[in-house]
Amino acid sequence: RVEDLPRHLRLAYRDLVNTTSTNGNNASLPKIVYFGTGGTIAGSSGSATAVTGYQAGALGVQTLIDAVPEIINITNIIGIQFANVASDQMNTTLTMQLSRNISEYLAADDVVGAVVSHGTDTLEETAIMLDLTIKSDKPVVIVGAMRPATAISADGPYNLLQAVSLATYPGAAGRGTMITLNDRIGSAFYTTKTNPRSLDTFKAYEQGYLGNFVGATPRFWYEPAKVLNKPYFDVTNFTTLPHVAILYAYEDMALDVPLVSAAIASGVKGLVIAGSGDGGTDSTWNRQFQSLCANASVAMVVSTRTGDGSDAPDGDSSPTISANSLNPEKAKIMLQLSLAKNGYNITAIKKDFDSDYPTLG
Ligand SMILES: NC(=O)C[C@H](N)C(=O)O
Repeated sequence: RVEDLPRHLRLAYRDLVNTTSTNGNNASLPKIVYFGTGGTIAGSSGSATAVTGYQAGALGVQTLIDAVPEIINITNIIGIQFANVASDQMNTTLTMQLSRNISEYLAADDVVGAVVSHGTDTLEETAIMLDLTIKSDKPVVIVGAMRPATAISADGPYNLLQAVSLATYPGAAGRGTMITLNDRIGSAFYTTKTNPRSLDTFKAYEQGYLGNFVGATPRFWYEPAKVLNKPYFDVTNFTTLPHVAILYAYEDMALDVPLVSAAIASGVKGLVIAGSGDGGTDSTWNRQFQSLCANASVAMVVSTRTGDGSDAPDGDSSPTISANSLNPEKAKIMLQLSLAKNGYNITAIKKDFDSDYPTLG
């Protein structure tokens, strides 16, 4: 019964009444939960041509739903305002809470899927957090936009309709968390923002898309498929994760060993290198990096700054951990979750990172 639910769920059911009040028939439609977090999809500007300098996260979920009346023709939607911020304000404490809230809803028999709208800048980080921490075959879809809601040809309304349609689509089950923008459906594990301006920005060059849309109807290329050996992390009891920072490789970085010391002094438990090529760094820097980290029991993950592909595999005896196909920002989330689960246990952390390249069996 609604009255027996925790307070935030009761409030959400109250929102459902508001949200559905313009359509009397939708109780018979598939029920989904929709969490708004802000971003450009909820952005507003005084100018219809402005695509910079607008306020991200200005409009609430009810406004976004009302802007697309077709949504309530295809779903019985529960809209919840989780946050209303530009995505640079999201953090792993919030995204773990979001993951727990989504899991609670997906546990209900009558909820068929979940949608999250999010700023695109850090969307892929929230997406991989949800992908690694939600244990459900029901679809979880994360969506954003590149033009604010007030712009001519704003992309948000159609993107949101497609996301909602995807979350209700039976063929979307068993595919993990998905990112959708600009008519495309991608895996949250691999898809990344590739361009700060274009609408066609979310890509996984190597792994490709899972499918696309014809209008609002999803079309998948393959049978349901998940990332090979993807680990699951239970975040029921975590409010914060171990601090992990990212260091970027470049020529002349031998001068910047003090940055490693400063990171360690600030309390990091892990460092991810955005290495050149397949994880390269200056050899002088690398020697000092490895000894400083080993002395402080700081886990070292090596990724690539190239934007695609996988870096060199680690051997069992290597002190560094290969990020395999994860880019630095996704590797950071994986490392934080793995450190929270395993502590400073390099073999166990390697196993989590080896999901799509299982060298340890
Ligand atoms: N397109 C966007 O959503 C960018 C925005 N700055 C954000 O990430 O919140």
